[in-house]
Amino acid sequence: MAYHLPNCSSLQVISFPVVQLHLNRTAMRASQKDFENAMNQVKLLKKDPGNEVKLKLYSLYKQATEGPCNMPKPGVFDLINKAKWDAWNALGSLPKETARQNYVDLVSSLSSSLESSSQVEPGTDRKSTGYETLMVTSEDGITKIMLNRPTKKNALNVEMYHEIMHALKAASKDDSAITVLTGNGDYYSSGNDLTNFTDIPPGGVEEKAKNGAILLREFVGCFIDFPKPLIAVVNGPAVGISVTLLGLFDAVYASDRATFHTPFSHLGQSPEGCSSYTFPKIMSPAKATEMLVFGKKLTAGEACAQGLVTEVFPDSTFQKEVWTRLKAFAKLPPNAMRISKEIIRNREKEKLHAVNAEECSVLQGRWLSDECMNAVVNFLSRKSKL
Ligand SMILES: CCCCCCCCCC/C=C/CC(=O)SCCNC(=O)CCNC(=O)[C@H](O)C(C)(C)COP(=O)(O)OP(=O)(O)OC[C@H]1O[C@@H](n2cnc3c(N)ncnc32)[C@H](O)[C@@H]1OP(=O)(O)O
Repeated sequence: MAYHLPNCSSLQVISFPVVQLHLNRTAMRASQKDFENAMNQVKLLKKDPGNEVKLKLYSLYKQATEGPCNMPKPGVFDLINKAKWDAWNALGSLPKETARQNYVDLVSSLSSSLESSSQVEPGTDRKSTGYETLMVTSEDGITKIMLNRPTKKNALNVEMYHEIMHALKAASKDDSAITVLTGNGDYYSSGNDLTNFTDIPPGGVEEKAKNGAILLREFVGCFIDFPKPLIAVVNGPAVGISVTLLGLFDAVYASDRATFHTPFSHLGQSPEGCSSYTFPKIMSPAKATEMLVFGKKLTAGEACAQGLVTEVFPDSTFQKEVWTRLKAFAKLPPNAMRISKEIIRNREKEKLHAVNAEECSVLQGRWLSDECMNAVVNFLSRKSKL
């Protein structure tokens, strides 16, 4: 079954401007030729438009060529075919001609959205463009990496993992003195995007888990090796990997609205981000067990009392107070800060890399377990939330 799109087997969700569909449009009727042209245009798109749009295109194509959904409903574990079936079935008895017109309209709006989103705004030379899931700026000696999928609570999809690695590597070489990670919107991050589990390659779930472990190891490795002061500005709730990584930051400032939650057992998973090593050291083995094994959610005050958070600020003044402080830090001599970080962190580096490798290997096995699969299916079918 084809989506008529490049990389169409991917169900990886990426952020993308909402495309307006005019389902009731009657004024114009697309010809068969327009439809074929639109199909060709889709193949030429340079950027992946994201799963929601791909599913829409798929469903309109099927409706336009075959009429109402005529396939048996796939099983609940067949996530990709189920999503495709749902999208097609949702079109009900939409006439073939309307579906054809909507397909043509969608492709046309898609082409113009992609063209305009790739244009560089004038005067944004200090803003790194080209990121889909991040906003990266460099100002006052500070490189700010902002997670930018607010409608998904800044969940980390595969693209975001890659973009964060890219942004960290760039920040390690730029002329800023310190680097900050923060979130856009009401969440800092809801952790790993659970739809990452749905994009199964031809090699099956084993290959998926193996690739996931390789990605995770490289990702966490970038935090272990980051050479400049790395500060987390935790603007709201943090979940999963966005919490565990905090043990690798040099300072963590949190709004009093933030919470810290690592529900690994609930998800049939195990700790990552070196937290199996850093958390017991930071907060004692028993407190780390409450978080990492029993999934106890901490308030910002509790996380501060346990040493995971450096300081908590009232949400109303959080941004102002934190950025004033960071700007002052960024004026300090950068080489001195770099060398001091090195002497604080370097003797642990080898150990951290070994812990990272072990955690990824254990997680690789966990991702294949029934406990994990069931938890992911429950979330994706909206049977459970944290
Ligand atoms: C084998 C595969 C390997 C793949 C590669 C992996 C590589 C590294 C893995 C590292 C492992 C890390 C472990 C973790 O991080 S565990 C933590 C995982 N996170 C969660 O379990 C959180 C799930 N989300 C929720 O429970 C809730 O969304 C929330 C965060 C409590 C917020 O609830 P609220 O009611 O306020 O908001 P919504 O639920 O309506 O959320 C708004 C929309 O955002 C979507 N969303 C939010 N979080 C996630 C997420 N983590 N994954 C996917 N989608 C998420 C939510 O579905 C809503 O979308 P919608 O508007 O389209 O419905």
